[in-house]
Amino acid sequence: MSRKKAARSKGGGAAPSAALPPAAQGPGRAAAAGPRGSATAPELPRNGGAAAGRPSLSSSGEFYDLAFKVMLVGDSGVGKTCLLVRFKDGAFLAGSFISTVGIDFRNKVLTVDGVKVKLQIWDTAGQERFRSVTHAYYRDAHALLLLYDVTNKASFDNIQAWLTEIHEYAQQDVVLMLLGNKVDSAQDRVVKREDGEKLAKEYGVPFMETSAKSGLNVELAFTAIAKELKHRSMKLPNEPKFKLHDYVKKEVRGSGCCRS
Ligand SMILES: Nc1nc2c(ncn2[C@@H]2O[C@H](COP(=O)(O)OP(=O)(O)OP(=O)(O)O)[C@@H](O)[C@H]2O)c(=O)[nH]1
Ligand SMILES: [Mg+2]
Repeated sequence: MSRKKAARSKGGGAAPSAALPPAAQGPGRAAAAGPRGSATAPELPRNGGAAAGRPSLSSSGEFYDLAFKVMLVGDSGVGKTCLLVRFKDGAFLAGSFISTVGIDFRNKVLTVDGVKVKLQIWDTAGQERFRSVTHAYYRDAHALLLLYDVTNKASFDNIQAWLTEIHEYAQQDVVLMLLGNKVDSAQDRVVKREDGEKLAKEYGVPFMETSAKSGLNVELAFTAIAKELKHRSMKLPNEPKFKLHDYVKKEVRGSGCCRS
C-alpha cells in the first residue's frame, strides 16, 4: 500500500483541514452494500439532530434525543467489524475472517448523562479496492475510530497514511480516536502500547488499546465518542467543558488494561 505521510496541523494534531460540504450524497452510497443490513442509512444533521427537545424514534423502535454518525476505519483485518459486533451484540466473531465488502452500518442507542444518543456506526472495508466507496462517506461522519492491529506492524505503519486520508476527506471538526486492537493476543504483539501512545500524542488524538475478543475498552471507546459529541451539540450553561483526552486517560487508567 503506497500512501503519503500524513500532513500535520499547526498545533501538532491531526485535525483534518478540508472543509467539505455536509450531508452530501456520495456516489458510493448507492453502490455500497454489506452483509449486515442495507448501506443506505438516513442522513444525519451535522449538529447531531437535537430536535428542540423532542425525541425521535429509531428504526429499532428506540427513542433518542441526538444522533451521530461514527465511522470505523483502518487496514483490512484490524478488527473493525468485530469491534462493532462486540459493541452492538456483545459477541465475538471467531473463526474465518470475512472481509467487509464496501460499507455497512449498525445503530446503537446509548444513554449519556441522561441523554439518549443514537450512534449510527459505519463499518468500512479496509481493502484498498473499496477506498473510493469509503471516501464518499467521510464527509458526513461526526466521529472516526481509526484502528490498527497490535499484532500487525504494517497496520500501525499505515496509520499516518490513514490520517492523510482523513485530513483530505473528513470534516475539519471530526472527532477522532486511535485504537490499537487485539491486545488479547499478547504473544503475537509487535506494536508496543508506548508506540501507540507516542503516535497518538504526536497527532493530538486520544488513544486506547482494545480487544474485540475480550471486550476490553470497546464500550469505553464508543461511550467516549458519544460523550464528546453530546457535549459539543448540547452546551448547557454552567456545565464544565468536556475534555475527551482527559476522560479517556482517566477511564483507561481505571480499567486497569494497559499497565503491565
Ligand atoms: N485475537 C483477536 N482477534 C481479533 C480481534 N478482532 C478481530 N479479530 C480477528 O481478526 C480478523 C479480522 O477481523 P475483522 O473484524 O473482520 O477485520 P476488519 O477490520 O473488519 O477487516 P475488513 O472488513 O477487511 O476491513 C478476524 O479473524 C477476527 O476474528 C481481537 O480483538 N482479538
Ligand atoms: Mg470488516
